[in-house]
Amino acid sequence: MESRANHNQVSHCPNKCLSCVQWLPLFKKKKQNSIEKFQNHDIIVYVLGGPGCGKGTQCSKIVEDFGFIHLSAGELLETEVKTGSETGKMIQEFKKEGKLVPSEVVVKLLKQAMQRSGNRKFLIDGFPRNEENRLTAEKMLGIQPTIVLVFDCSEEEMIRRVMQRNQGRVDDNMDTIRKRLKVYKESTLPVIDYYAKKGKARKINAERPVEEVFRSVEAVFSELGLVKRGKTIV
Ligand SMILES: Nc1ncnc2c1ncn2[C@@H]1O[C@H](COP(=O)(O)OP(=O)(O)O)[C@@H](O)[C@H]1O
Ligand SMILES: Nc1ccn([C@@H]2O[C@H](COP(=O)(O)OP(=O)(O)O)[C@@H](O)[C@H]2O)c(=O)n1
Repeated sequence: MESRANHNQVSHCPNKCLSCVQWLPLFKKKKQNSIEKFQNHDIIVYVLGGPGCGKGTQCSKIVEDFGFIHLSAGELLETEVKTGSETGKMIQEFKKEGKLVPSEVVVKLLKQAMQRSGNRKFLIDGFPRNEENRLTAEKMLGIQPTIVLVFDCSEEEMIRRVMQRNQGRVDDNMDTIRKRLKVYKESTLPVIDYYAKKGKARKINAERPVEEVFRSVEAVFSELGLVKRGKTIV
């Protein structure tokens, strides 16, 4: 007799055995609440830019106005740190050094969050930050971004903003910011170039006040055929 575990992998057991009949409602419930596969019509917006350029600030406004789910790679990693798990301890060491965490760890956390959300419009902030991130997402999630928002800001202004943010982050100090800026230039700019060549990158001047930056963001979303909530969502 086949094991319950095997039958539990399929939605309809041809043998209609007792174990499957018992497990089927659970299986169906799981399917309703989670996304098994990402599809071509899912809208995936990657959000890139140096540390403190205002990615999180703009993402909150996008969520409010356009109904996306916001998944910040940095925040997902921080949540794992707070669990105190072995993986969390390892992540904390990378963050302190301003280094990028191995891609499989980040992509696994992203995948779980995407599946749990049940949403089909994803704003993925702070990802992919290097070529390894990008390739691992393609391999493990099978996703390609619809568009990539790139917030462009001078180093001076980013440093000023990070130092003012002052929320007790282990990486918001002068020494680590310099390392994060170096990682951004060496590892993330090539990813942005890759998407620019594919015609997917939309560069936005993030040096301006929040509302002005957001007007440029809105212009990109209207290009995608999306209009603000409260009006008609196309
Ligand atoms: N356009 C802006 N002008 C001035 N300050 C900003 C602007 N956008 C964000 N900030 C501030 O800069 C800091 C970093 O912004 P945040 O959204 O956390 O950046 P990131 O997610 O890119 O690290 C925050 O304190 C935020 O309030
Ligand atoms: N794709 C990612 C995103 C963040 N991170 C880690 O998380 C840190 C903080 O990222 P973040 O996106 O919250 O913050 P900013 O550097 O953009 O302000 C990075 O410096 C990396 O150590 C990573 O390793 N891989």
